[in-house]
Amino acid sequence: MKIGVIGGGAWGTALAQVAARGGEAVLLWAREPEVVESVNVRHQNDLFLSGVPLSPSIRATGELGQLADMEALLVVAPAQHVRAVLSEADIGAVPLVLCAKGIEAGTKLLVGEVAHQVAPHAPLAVLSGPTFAHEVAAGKPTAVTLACEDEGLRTRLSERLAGPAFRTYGSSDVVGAEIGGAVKNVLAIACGVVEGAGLGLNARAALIARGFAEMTRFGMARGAQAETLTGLSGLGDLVLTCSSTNSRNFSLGLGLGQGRSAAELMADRRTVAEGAFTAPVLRDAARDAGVDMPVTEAVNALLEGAPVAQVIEALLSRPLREEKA
Ligand SMILES: NC(=O)C1=CN([C@@H]2O[C@H](COP(=O)(O)OP(=O)(O)OC[C@H]3O[C@@H](n4cnc5c(N)ncnc54)[C@H](O)[C@@H]3O)[C@@H](O)[C@H]2O)C=CC1
Ligand SMILES: O=C(CO)COP(=O)(O)O
Repeated sequence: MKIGVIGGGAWGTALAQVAARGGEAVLLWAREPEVVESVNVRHQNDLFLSGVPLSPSIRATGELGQLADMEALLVVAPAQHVRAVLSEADIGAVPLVLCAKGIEAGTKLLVGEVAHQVAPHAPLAVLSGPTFAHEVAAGKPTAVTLACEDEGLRTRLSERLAGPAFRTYGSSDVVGAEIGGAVKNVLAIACGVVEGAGLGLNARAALIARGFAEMTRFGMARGAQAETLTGLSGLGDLVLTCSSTNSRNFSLGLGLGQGRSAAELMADRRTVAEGAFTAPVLRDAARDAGVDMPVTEAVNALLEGAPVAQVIEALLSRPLREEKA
């Protein structure tokens, strides 16, 4: 199966490395000419994944048209840009494996729903889970959810992408796999705030558990299966991203917790903290669906500039309630 990758950021590059195992040819589309040059000439991605030697069988291109004869495309542009990039490419009926984590601003659509609008004939799969790009590219053990309604395609994709240190777990729950990844980014910002404001490890654990209850409420309202949310793409990724400054979302929250403004923290950054874009649209989608998401509301307040102490006070003074989700 000839694999193309759309998006030459850290994750697209790491996934190209996964797909290139054993010397398989992989074509990587990158927006930045310097990434194309760096991958083709030095077999590295100096801009987004520095220090990782890449397989020479990865070839980069700046032309989407060159992806025309691929048999599957991994879509790894940031969520807010997937519509534009897919609209420019000629997708036809080529299977798309969606790897971005987010919800589209304005439309409130999941990435899979966006892809279906732009490329209605393309079969869709979602690859998501606890996956820091550097670790995957370095061949460290990683496990992901690979969700696709078509069992045959799911098996073919799994066989093509899985390897000794990259385990895929199949699922038919495409929506559930997407929701975990999108929501955890917002919750990771909250965990970073807890760290930055010095609120302690008890508070962080409580936030992960109550955040997971939020993810579950929202997921169930959108038709996700509970077992997907407790799996790699939900709870698994939530735990990873809420535990480490390697996460861009956690790091953004850390800065907010230290009293810095979102505008200052987001200025001039080349890498993407998806949670900052997902937070307002997730809040709006949750309100539309009548789903209570207090942590998501708090993250939005902080991104909009509310003082940390005030937001924490508001969260802690909510009426006491039963624990069930
Ligand atoms: N980095 C990671 O460890 C992981 C990232 N992801 C997800 O993968 C997606 C891509 O993230 P990364 O590869 O980490 O990105 P990155 O932060 O390494 O790089 C930014 C990416 O955004 C692209 N970009 C910026 N402006 C754009 C525009 N106007 N149109 C199209 N593309 C544009 C850049 O070309 C570049 O590929 C995100 O949804 C992220 O949540 C998922 C799992 C792991
Ligand atoms: O999605 C990720 C790990 O699974 C990467 O997290 P960040 O985008 O917060 O760095």
